[in-house]
Amino acid sequence: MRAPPLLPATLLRQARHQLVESGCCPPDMLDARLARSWQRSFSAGLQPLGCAAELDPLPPRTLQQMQVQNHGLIRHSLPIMEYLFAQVRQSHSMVILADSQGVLMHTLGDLDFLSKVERVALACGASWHESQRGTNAIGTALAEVDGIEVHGAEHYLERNGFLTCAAAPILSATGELAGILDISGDQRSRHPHTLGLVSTAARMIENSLLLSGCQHHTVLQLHPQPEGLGTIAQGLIALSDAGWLVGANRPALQLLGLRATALGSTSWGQCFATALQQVHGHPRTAGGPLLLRTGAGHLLYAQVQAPRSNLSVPVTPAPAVTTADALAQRDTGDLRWRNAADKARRMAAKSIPLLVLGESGVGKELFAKAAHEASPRRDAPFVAINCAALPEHLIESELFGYAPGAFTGARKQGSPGRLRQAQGGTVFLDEIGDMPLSLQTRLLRVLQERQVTPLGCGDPVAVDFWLICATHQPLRAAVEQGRFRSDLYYRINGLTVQLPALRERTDLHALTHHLLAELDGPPGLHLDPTLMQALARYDWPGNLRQYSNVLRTAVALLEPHEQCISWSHMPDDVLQSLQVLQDSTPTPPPPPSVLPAASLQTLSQQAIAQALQAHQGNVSAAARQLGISRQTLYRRLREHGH
Ligand SMILES: Nc1ncnc2c1ncn2[C@@H]1O[C@H](COP(=O)(O)OP(=O)(O)OP(=O)(O)O)[C@@H](O)[C@H]1O
Repeated sequence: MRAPPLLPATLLRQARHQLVESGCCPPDMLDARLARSWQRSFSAGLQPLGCAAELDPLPPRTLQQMQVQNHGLIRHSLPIMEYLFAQVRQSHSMVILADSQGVLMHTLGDLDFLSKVERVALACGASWHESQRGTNAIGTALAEVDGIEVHGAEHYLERNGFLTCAAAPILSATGELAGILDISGDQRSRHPHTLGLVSTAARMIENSLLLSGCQHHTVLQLHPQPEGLGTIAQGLIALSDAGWLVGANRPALQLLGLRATALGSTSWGQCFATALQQVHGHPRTAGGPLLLRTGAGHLLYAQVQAPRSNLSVPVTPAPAVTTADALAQRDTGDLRWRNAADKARRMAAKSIPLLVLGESGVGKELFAKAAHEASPRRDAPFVAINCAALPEHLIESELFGYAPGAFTGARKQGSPGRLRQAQGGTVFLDEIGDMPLSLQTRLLRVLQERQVTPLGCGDPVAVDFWLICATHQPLRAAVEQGRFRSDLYYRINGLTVQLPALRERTDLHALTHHLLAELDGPPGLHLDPTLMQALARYDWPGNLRQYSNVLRTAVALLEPHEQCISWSHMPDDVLQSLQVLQDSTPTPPPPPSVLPAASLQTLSQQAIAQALQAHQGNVSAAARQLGISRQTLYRRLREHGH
């Protein structure tokens, strides 16, 4: 990223000084994207010369979860990153893959050229979002959704001036930002072709993602010359059975004069003058390419790849999921849970709608996510929508999307809607029992017709997803009372699975072991046996949400030399209930070295304050982190005098 020719570092520093002094970049001096990025960095309150502490990278467990979530992207990027690294091996550089938030997920390179501090900054789990590190290739490519080079003093923070970086966005088949590919190195080793190299590699990853994610659609390779077919310059489009364009790479969008937002709502006939029947009658085995005429009258050569049936989509294991699938990884031995997982796997293979029932906090959403990750659709998105958390008037546009300018306050470019964002993947509708009746009718129509019609636009769009719904309400009773449509109930309920409440589970010891392993505690972390016995008798009204949170808080309270979670690490409300249980049983009372109530109260206040601060005062998010309901959090705040 720069206004050619490269500006000298002293001039750049003066310009940045002027920005800090006056709040504005000097006019006409900088490349427009660099000026915008500096302005964003300035507005984020970053100090170019400041030495504010670096944010810690994600803890290993969170990083691993994120890598599992992005395993499709990582899997398709790895061979290309290795190829790229072979090209830059001798130039003191690294090849980096970041997720769509700028967090580094995978790096290749030898770190000799970096000091220890710099190594930490470029390690997996570190965020290079502009809001945290100012102008830099990864964060700025993310903000601009465009390929960018940021060299030396163009970085907003002086301490990053030793770097030269080039980054390009990687887009999904439906045009959403999937991640960022970057080459970073010592600024003395800058090469003018690096950005071109990274951009080409990003396109190769996009093509690989599209070809793998759209295997169950007809895929066409397109190019104005037959020799261009099969090269990096070719266009790729994916067509649904009904002839809707459901995926495309950037060259294809350019050839057809389309924007990515048109995907899913544009039919074959709107783009091509040639009849669709000719495509279906022309498989790859027919020999030479097919000649197509676009609606604008241009000729394109095409190679046709027929869809694979849903069942034949190969299930390749995710990098972090080696021997067991994502459901099996969460299986800690409870037979009811295992039975539910077995059924979910079978429904996934045939995309039969699944209804997950269970009390609040039993892990319905995590179960649904694991079922998606264990399904043939796992390379496509998992889109979770909480019907209870959205205001009624927003659910409609959120789910079904809207055309540009459909209503006051709508985004200018319109929105595809969450159902379309899940194309090829899984939609998880949480708290489906809270969906208003009027929207139940619309949802039913979508499920019957497998098409969505965005608000303010008459064209229906074909959609393909596996539907998982969840509720903690007795949905059958809601049907009998007329609050839930019976036809929708039968439509979403291909099969019901009931997840057991925590107090009903027979695998508490193994489950505890699993939860502790996820917490990143000290080596040898374990529970006092008397406490474990008492925990097994407690009825856990908040289920796994409450239990995992109690364990998390307990681990945080351990002194550096401690490995054993004991009575003193329990929160006061749980402790009181445990003691009541203990008193009412004949087993010998434990020797709890209980902290005084006042200090437990203080700890609870501190935990609440920290959670609120971490989420900028967002009560719902803080409650989620603490593992308590919003109402409980409000009650605690009132008790603490807020
Ligand atoms: N297997 C698990 N391992 C670790 N933590 C878990 C597990 N299952 C659930 N949890 C914890 O419980 C919390 C709640 O899980 P989840 O949101 O899936 O429950 P839910 O049943 O969908 O809740 P609700 O009905 O309130 O939406 C998670 O955020 C997580 O902290």
